[in-house]
Amino acid sequence: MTGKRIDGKAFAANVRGQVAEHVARLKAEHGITPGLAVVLVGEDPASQVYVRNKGKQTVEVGMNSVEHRLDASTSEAELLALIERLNADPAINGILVQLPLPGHLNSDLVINTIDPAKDVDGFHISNVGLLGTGQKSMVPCTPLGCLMLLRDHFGSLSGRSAVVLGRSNIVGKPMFNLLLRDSCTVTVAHSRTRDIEAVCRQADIVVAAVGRPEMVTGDWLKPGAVVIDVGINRVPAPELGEGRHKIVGDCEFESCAKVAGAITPVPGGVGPMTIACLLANTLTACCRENGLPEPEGLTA
Ligand SMILES: NC(=O)C1=CN([C@@H]2O[C@H](COP(=O)(O)OP(=O)(O)OC[C@H]3O[C@@H](n4cnc5c(N)ncnc54)[C@H](OP(=O)(O)O)[C@@H]3O)[C@@H](O)[C@H]2O)C=CC1
Ligand SMILES: Nc1nc(=O)c2c([nH]1)NC[C@@H]1CN(c3ccc(C(=O)N[C@@H](CCC(=O)O)C(=O)O)cc3)C=[N+]21
Repeated sequence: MTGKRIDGKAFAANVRGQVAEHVARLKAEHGITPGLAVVLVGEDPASQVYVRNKGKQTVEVGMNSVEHRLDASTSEAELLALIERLNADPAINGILVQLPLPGHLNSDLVINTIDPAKDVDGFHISNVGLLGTGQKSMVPCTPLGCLMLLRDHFGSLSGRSAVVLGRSNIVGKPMFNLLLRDSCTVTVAHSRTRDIEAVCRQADIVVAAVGRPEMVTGDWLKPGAVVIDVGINRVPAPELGEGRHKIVGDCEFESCAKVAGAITPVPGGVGPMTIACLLANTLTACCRENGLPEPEGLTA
């Protein structure tokens, strides 16, 4: 069986199109333009790709985009003061603090200082708690993007077995919550899981978010399984020339695609969905802030 490629890039373009339509209507009917603030401390290489693509696409959907690039040596007090200013700024509807932060900064404290209503990453403890108890919240962008692709593929996810590889607060845990809410039977595997290949082979749905280049190979999969590859790994690519690099996922695409029913590529899969969902969350936050009806189909 040759797996079907899930085109996250095209799906994300469609989501951004819907966001852009809503933004245009907000402007025309209410004179409101949603604003997103991105805070980047230091120069984490993995974060650069994200920031680059994000700023451009925010403007393309008609939103205001503000970037705060701070030196890696920025003190916690300075960063918290910036967040307080953004919390109080009526032109800002969404605040994203790029992770990971340099080691001297307490990321839990930083994230929990963001106004939960502006927490478009969905990482604030109150949003985490709301999601975990099935209440309305801001839903983390990457897992939300994965969920949209899975719902589009399957229709209903009810009763399907899902394995999430990775248990981070950013991807693995919120992915678990969203799949459980859609009535999947969910297993979360991680670096201490015994015989992870066998665990994986049980699943109708595999979401890989481990940050290990091409760890999952075709023989880990049940034939027909649907694979969502979250991994963004920068690896040397001597075949492209000396000193060149490329981005690969957590799944070995060729071997997985032979066994899977469908699979997302890297790049062009989950990454663009993350950005589209960030824009959707910013729009949702803006509508809630202004007491306007939320766009349909753009949140979980
Ligand atoms: N496409 C996108 O939009 C995004 C992509 N990413 C990418 O997704 C990947 C994961 O990100 P993130 O969740 O933040 O990563 P973290 O490093 O925070 O978490 C990785 C998780 O994978 C587990 N893990 C690591 N090695 C293994 C292994 N050999 N076998 C099984 N489990 C393992 C870890 O287990 P343990 O807890 O036991 O240590 C941990 O739970 C990265 O490649 C990242 O760049 C992240 C965010 C968005
Ligand atoms: N607070 C916070 N929230 C995040 O959501 C967050 C973060 N910090 N830190 C870093 C990770 C990583 N991440 C990516 C998002 C999109 C692409 C992306 O656009 N990828 C494209 C382009 C890749 C390319 O340019 O080659 C693709 O996969 O097709 C990549 C990586 C979000 N993260």
